[in-house]
Formats: sequence, structure tokens, C-alpha cells
Amino acid sequence: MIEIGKNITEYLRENFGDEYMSRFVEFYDSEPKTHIRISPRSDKQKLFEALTHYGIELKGVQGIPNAYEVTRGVDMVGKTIDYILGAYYIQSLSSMLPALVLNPSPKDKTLDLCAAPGSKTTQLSELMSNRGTLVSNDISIDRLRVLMYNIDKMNVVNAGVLNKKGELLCGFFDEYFDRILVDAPCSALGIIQKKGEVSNWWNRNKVSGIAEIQYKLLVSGIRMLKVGGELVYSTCTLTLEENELVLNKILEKYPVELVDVELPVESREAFTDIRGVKLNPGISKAKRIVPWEAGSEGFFVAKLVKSDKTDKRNADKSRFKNDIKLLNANSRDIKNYLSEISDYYGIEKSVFDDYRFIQRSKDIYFVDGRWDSIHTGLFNRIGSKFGAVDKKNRVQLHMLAAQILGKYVAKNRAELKNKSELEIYFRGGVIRRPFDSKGQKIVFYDDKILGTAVASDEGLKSQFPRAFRTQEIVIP
Ligand SMILES: C[S@@+](CC[C@H](N)C(=O)[O-])C[C@H]1O[C@@H](n2cnc3c(N)ncnc32)[C@H](O)[C@@H]1O
Repeated sequence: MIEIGKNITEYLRENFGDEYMSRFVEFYDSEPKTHIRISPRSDKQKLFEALTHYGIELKGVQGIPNAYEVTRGVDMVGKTIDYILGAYYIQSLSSMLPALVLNPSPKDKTLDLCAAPGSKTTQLSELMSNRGTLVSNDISIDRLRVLMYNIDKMNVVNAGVLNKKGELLCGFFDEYFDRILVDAPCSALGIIQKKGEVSNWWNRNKVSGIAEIQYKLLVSGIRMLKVGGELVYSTCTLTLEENELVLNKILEKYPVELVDVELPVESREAFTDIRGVKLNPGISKAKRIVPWEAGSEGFFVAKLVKSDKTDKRNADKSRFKNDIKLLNANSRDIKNYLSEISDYYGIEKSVFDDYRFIQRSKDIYFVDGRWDSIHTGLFNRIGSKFGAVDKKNRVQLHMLAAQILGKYVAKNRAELKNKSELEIYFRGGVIRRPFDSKGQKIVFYDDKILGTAVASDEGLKSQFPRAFRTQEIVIP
């Protein structure tokens, strides 16, 4: 049972009343619901069938086409083959709402200012049909690694990853983005059901400190937004200081207006009168998601539109040379590698025209061809892993590239035959039987593209990436 600290209960009672406080305590003693978001590249019928073998049952969520509640088999949902291959993502229902409200198209240059571990970045990419320019930033390098893992797992090829203080990023991108998500760090009262430790550190001083960061992140976001562009501000907390009061301060100083937020779950209007103090009436357009009413986590979602220009901030750009070149498929540096891959796997060359390529020493990355190359030198990574150049100067494809290109592959496929081969593959072992020819293969099992492996006299050596091997995978 989670102990909720006195600081929290007193705050809730004082601001929202006795009933709210006791509903909060009751709710956080209950079991959280599990939801998944199915990737648009998954064949839903096949996935449903595969999941029944794990005893998993799903129920559709009204108003969110790819969202499902897991009604049976919750303990298995993070251990399936489909999960590890990115056919779906485990994400709370409330956490899916900010990206849906932002709803970027492939044409929108989109920024996710506080992006790790990537629930919303991977969802934003899906909404953009995995095309165009998505910039995913986070201050924490450790969390950025998880973000990149999720980007790879979910086959995202339109994201560039940055590791910057969000409040300083406006020095680089002046009125550049069409859509921005500020899913801010917060005091996490809405997710205390999952994150009980919040109770240990939660106090009003901490909340004021976080609210200051949120304000700065919003200011930076607004500076980076084009006039007419849209910004969604979201938190997973319930306090007034981190939600309505931050927005009120912003509206006093910056040229933005709130617009209506329509949500497919039950929600309440944000407050515009706090202990007799009247806030900007536009704030009523933002929504509070109250956990026991929505049957998910507590969230706050507001949408702002920029109505006028903001003054420019200039960061020192001299340290960041634009040294990452984005190469077209027919550029001299990459053409031969692609041509070899095309011949070797029987992939039509035109498939590569959709992408641009980046070579960083031996590693090659690929990104959607429409990615806009501004300040490339700032990025930790642009796009996702395509492959690595080996000692014979040939490109060995990465699992992600294999998954994306797999459907075009006519040659050098390896089909796994049974469960035990599959187990060996996921462990990174060698499947000891003869294969038609030697060299790298794209590995399939039951229509699923698993990744790559190398055939030799010994058999087929799995190249299933180490980062993916740490997860428990159950083979039904
Ligand atoms: C609520 S979490 C984001 C969750 C993420 N949007 C998702 O859906 O997976 C907030 C994130 O903000 C990051 N963060 C905290 N301070 C920041 C800052 N000043 N600039 C950028 N990111 C920051 C944290 O590292 C954390 O990953």
C-alpha cells in the first residue's frame, strides 16, 4: 500500500476540498490500468491473434483508434515478441492525450522539448506518418539513451535527438517550429500510483522550484514557435502552481492565446479563480484530467497559439559547427554502399530515395528525406541506425533498418523454423544448421521481421542488439 505524505494530503485538502483528497487517497490505493498504443505499421488482426497466445485480452478505447486497455494478461504485455519488436508501446491513456491534442502533420516542424523516455516522441512520429522533421530534446543524457532505444524500437526515422537545457534551446531555433510539445518535468502527483517515491520528496518549496523551470521552458518554447504555430503544455501533476498559475504568468507577458482542448476522456475545465484571485479567463480552455474520473493518470493539458512575434535570443553557435552532412541516396559518399545493399538484398534502389543518410565514422544513420537540416552540429543523433561499415568496406544492416526495409527484401532472407531457433536468436546465439549462402541475412519468423544475422559454416549468428537482449521475452 502506498503511503501518501501529509504534505500532499494537506495541499489537496486545502486547494480542492476533503472529498477530492479522499478520492485521491482511494484511487492511489487501487491497481493502475494498463493501456497500449498499437503502432500504425502493425497488422492489428495478426497482433490480436498473437497476443491471445499470451493470454492477453484488449478492449478498444473510444475516441483513440490505436489505444487499447489491457483487460487480461497485464503481466505478459511487456514480455511478448511483438512488444520487443515495437508492434505496440505501453503507455497510460492520459499520457497519450498531449500528442493527440498537438496532432502534428508530416509538414509541421515539430519539437518535443522534454522528450525522454519517448512515449510522446514515438507517438508524435506516428502522427507525422514517420515523415518530416521531429526534434526530440531532453536534458538528461541517461534518459536520452532510453529515448534513443525507444526511437529505434518503434522504427522512428524522422527524429533528431538533442541533449540541451530546454530553456536555452531558443538561442538556436528562432520562431522555427510549427508545433511544440512541452511535456514538462513536474511534481508528478498524477502518477503517484506508479511512482510512490514522489511522496518522499514532495513539498510546496519543491513545487515552486519546478514551476519556475516550467515557466522558463514555456518561454523558450514560445520563442521557438512560429507566429500562428501551436504549443501544447502538459504535466502529470495536479497542483495549481505548475498548471494554471504558470500559464497565467505566461499570458501576462507573451503573445499567446489558449484554444479549446477536446479530449476523448472525461476531464474538467482548468480553474480561473483561485482563492478569490481571478486568472486569465482563457485558461478555462485548458483541461484537468482527474484520475478517478478518467480511469487513468492525472494530467493537465493546455494548447496555446502564438499570435505575435517574440524577441530573438542568440546562443553562441560557434562551438557547434554544422558538421553533420545529410546525404542523398545518390551522393558520392553513400551511393556505392546503397548499391551493394540493393544488389545483395534485391531491394529496389528507389526505396533509398525516401531517406537521407549520415555517416559518423563507421556508423551510418538514416532519416526521412524531408528532414530539415538546420544546426545539424547540435544534434547527438539525427535519424536512426541504418548500419555499420565492416572491415571489407561493406555495410552490415542494423536491426532497425532490416525491419524497415524487410518488406522490400527479395534475397538473403533467413526464416527461423521453430521456437528453439527463435530463443537462440533473441539470446544472440548461433543457430546451428546449414543456410543457402554465407553473409548477412534478414531474419523472419512467422511474417515478423526480427532483424539481422550472419550465416557462416557454423550456422546463423544472431545480430539481435544487446540493448534488446536485457528484456525478458516469452515465446508462447
Ligand atoms: C515528464 S518527463 C517527459 C516524458 C516524455 N515526454 C515522455 O512522454 O516519455 C519530463 C522530462 O523533462 C526532462 N527535463 C527536466 N528539466 C529539463 C530541462 N530544463 N530541459 C529539458 N528537459 C528537461 C527530464 O529529464 C524528463 O525526461
